[in-house]
Amino acid sequence: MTTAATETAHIPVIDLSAPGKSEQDIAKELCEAAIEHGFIYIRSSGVDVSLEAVDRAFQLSKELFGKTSAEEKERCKILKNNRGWSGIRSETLDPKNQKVPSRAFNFGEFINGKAQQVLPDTISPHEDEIHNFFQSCDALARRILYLLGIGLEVNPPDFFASAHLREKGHSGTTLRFLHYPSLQGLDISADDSIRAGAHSDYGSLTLLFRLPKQAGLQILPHSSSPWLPVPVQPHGTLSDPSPPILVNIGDLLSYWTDGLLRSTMHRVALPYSSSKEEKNPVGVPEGEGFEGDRYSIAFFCHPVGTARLERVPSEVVRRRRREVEVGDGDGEGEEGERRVVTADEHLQMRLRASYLDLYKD
Ligand SMILES: O=C(O)CCC(=O)C(=O)O
Ligand SMILES: [Fe+2]
Repeated sequence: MTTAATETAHIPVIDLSAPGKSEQDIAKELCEAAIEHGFIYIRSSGVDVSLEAVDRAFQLSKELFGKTSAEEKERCKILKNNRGWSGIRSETLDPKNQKVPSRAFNFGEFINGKAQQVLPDTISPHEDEIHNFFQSCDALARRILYLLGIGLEVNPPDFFASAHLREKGHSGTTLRFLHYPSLQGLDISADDSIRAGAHSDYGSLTLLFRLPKQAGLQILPHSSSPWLPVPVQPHGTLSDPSPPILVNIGDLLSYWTDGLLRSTMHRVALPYSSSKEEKNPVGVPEGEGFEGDRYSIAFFCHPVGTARLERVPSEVVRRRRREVEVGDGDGEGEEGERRVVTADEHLQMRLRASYLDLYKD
C-alpha cells in the first residue's frame, strides 16, 4: 500500500539574483506571491545575507539558549520595549499546562553598533556579529520592500522602503532567536501540540531562517482551508547551499495596501490534531521531523515609528479596490475615510494584546 504524500503549502520560490530576469519581472513575481500567499521563499544565494552569517547566528542562538543561567535570564527578561527573554506567543498558550515551553530572545535596534538593552554574558561578546546580521537582514528587507513598491506601481516606488530608512528615526524592528526544546522523554498529547499559537506578524515584513529537517511551521492559506505545513527546503532547493529564507507579509503591509498583500496566519505545531474541530492531523513534510531541539531566527522589519499608515499611492491597489467595490456594491468608496495610525501606535496596540502580564498594572 502506498501512503499519500503530505500536502504542503504551495509557496513560490523566487531568486532575487536570477540571471536574465529584469527587476520588473522579479518585482511582479514577488507581488503575485505576496497577494496570493503572503509567504515567499527567497532562494539563499548568500548575496544579501551571507551563508556564514546565518550559520553563525544559529551557533550564537544555541549558546544563548544552552548556556544562559536562570539569573541572567531574569536580568534580561522582556520589558515593555519588547526586548529580552520571553515565552513565545504566551498569550495564546496556557503556560501552566504547557509541557514544552518555547523560548525567545528579542534584540531591538542597535545604535552605533551597540545594543540598547542588557545582553546575557553568553552572547554579549558577540554584539558586533549580531549587529552585522541585523543590518544585513534589514538591508534585504528594504530591498524586498522596494521591489514590492515597483510591482504595485507605487508612486514613488520607494514609498515602503523609504518609510523604513533608519536615519528617519527609531522603529520596532526586532531580531528574534527562537528555541523549541526537544520533546524527548515527554508524554506529549494532542493538547500540547501548539508550540507557538496562531498569529499574524505585526511588522511590515518578516524574514524567517530555519534549519534543515526541523518541522513545525504551518500556515492557514485561507480561512476555510486546513493548516498546511511549510517545508524548510521546498521542491527544487534541496541542493542549494542553505535553505531559502522564508519571507512573510506582516499586518502593516496588509493595512497599507487595503489587504491586497496578505498577512497570513501561521503557527508552530506538532503534527497532531490540536483541537476537536481539526479532524485531520496536519502532515509532516518529507525528510523533516521533530527530533531534538528546534531553532529558528525571525527578523521582524518595521517602519519608523512615526510612519503614517495611510493608503499607499498605488494604481494596482486602487484598481483592485474598485473591483472589490463594484463586486460588493457596499464598499466605503474610493476616498473612504479610515483612521490613520502611526506605526508606533499600531505596535503598542499589538504588544498590549500579546504581553498581558507586562501591562497588567
Ligand atoms: O519558529 C518559527 O518557525 C516561526 C515563529 C513565528 O512565526 C514568530 O515568532 O512570529
Ligand atoms: Fe510569526
